[in-house]
Amino acid sequence: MSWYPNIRYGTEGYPEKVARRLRGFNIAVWLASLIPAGMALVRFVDGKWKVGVADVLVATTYASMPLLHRFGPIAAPLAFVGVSYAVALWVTSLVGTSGATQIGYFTATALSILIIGTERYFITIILGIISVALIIVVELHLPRDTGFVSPTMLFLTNFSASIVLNSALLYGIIFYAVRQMERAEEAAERERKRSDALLVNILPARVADRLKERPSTIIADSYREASILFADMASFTFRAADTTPEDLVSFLNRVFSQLDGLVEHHGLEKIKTSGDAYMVVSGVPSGRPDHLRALAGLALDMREALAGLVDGKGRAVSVRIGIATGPVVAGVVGTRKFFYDVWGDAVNVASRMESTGLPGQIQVTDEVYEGLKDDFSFERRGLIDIKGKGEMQTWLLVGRKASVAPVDPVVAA
Ligand SMILES: Nc1ncnc2c1ncn2[C@@H]1O[C@H](COP(=O)(O)OP(=O)(O)OP(=O)(O)O)[C@@H](O)[C@H]1O
Repeated sequence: MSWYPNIRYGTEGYPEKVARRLRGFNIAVWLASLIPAGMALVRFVDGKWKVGVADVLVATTYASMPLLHRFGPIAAPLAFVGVSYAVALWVTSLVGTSGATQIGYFTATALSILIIGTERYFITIILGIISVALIIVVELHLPRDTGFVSPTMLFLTNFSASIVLNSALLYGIIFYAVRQMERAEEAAERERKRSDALLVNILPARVADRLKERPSTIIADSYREASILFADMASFTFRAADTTPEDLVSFLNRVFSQLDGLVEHHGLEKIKTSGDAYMVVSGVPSGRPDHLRALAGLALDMREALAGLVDGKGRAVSVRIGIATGPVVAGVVGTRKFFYDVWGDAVNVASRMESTGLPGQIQVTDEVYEGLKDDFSFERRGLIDIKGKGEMQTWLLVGRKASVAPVDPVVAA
């Protein structure tokens, strides 16, 4: 058995929020029981043993209050307030109003708000009204000094003890309440930062900012010009069938992390991965005049980075890349697992450029070729039948022309 009181007494089985209040209550009543215990000592020394015994009874009643927690979370607090009102009335009638015992009514009301909680505010309002009524009644009907003890004794014991203890209790109650409020604010701030960080991970920073400012807003923007890239690993279905889940996921993770690094380096926006496919957009959500050049630079770097790629079983993995350019619409869809995506004919065509492309090659449309031919070298692929479009002239992006400096991602971004 420990030598100090168990402040959790009677609070087991209550939800943490309630148990915390009841623990505070236990501390408060055990501290409060020291007041009548001390007064009992004074009365015994003064020879007023009957009052001393009554004080001992009051001290014991306060100290036993936690026994009532078994009858519900507000049983003990209500009993405490009731007993305190009765004791304050008894002491005031014994010594007179100069003993300042009636200040305790304020403290009991403040304590009841802390312990009963604001959700039962009706009870605390009633207790507040009873406090005010009792102070007025006591002031009107009880004498200032009954002559029970000498004025000096009254000042030194009742008055001083009442002022000091009630001030200390009120300070403690307000300090505790404000501290709890600050802690809640700090926790809310930490949560906000955490959800902001999550939002920025799944949405472009600018889009995340707009959603944070106006959460109910619909994000749907059209861009007159943008460029889209799709990359896809050839024979992925076949590879997925004969690879363990761990190997497959760690392989995809390795490849996609490498590509993420390149996209970031080029200041572009990854839209998503889907299976083994990887989609990037340029000129969205921040428009940039060199969107096509920047995306071509990324495509070449991706091809270089993935050249010689082997899977977990040491088999060569080749990647098809497709690029198209044109107007797009970008927006956020979904309510819970929401994501940022890009749609439009240029997106469909970019996907087709990838799916009809060649392993290890970057296939682009005629518009892309026209936009880049001065700075990049191409090979004509010829006419390709594109579903939903018919025959299209396509090109294979080979590299940068020797005289052209690569786009500086930092300057361009
Ligand atoms: N936002 C996007 N993200 C990923 N893929 C997209 C997106 N928009 C279009 N695509 C892909 O582009 C391709 C061409 O789109 P399109 O709407 O022309 O095809 P479709 O008529 O739906 O035919 P199918 O889906 O059978 O290939 C589709 O494979 C589609 O999945």
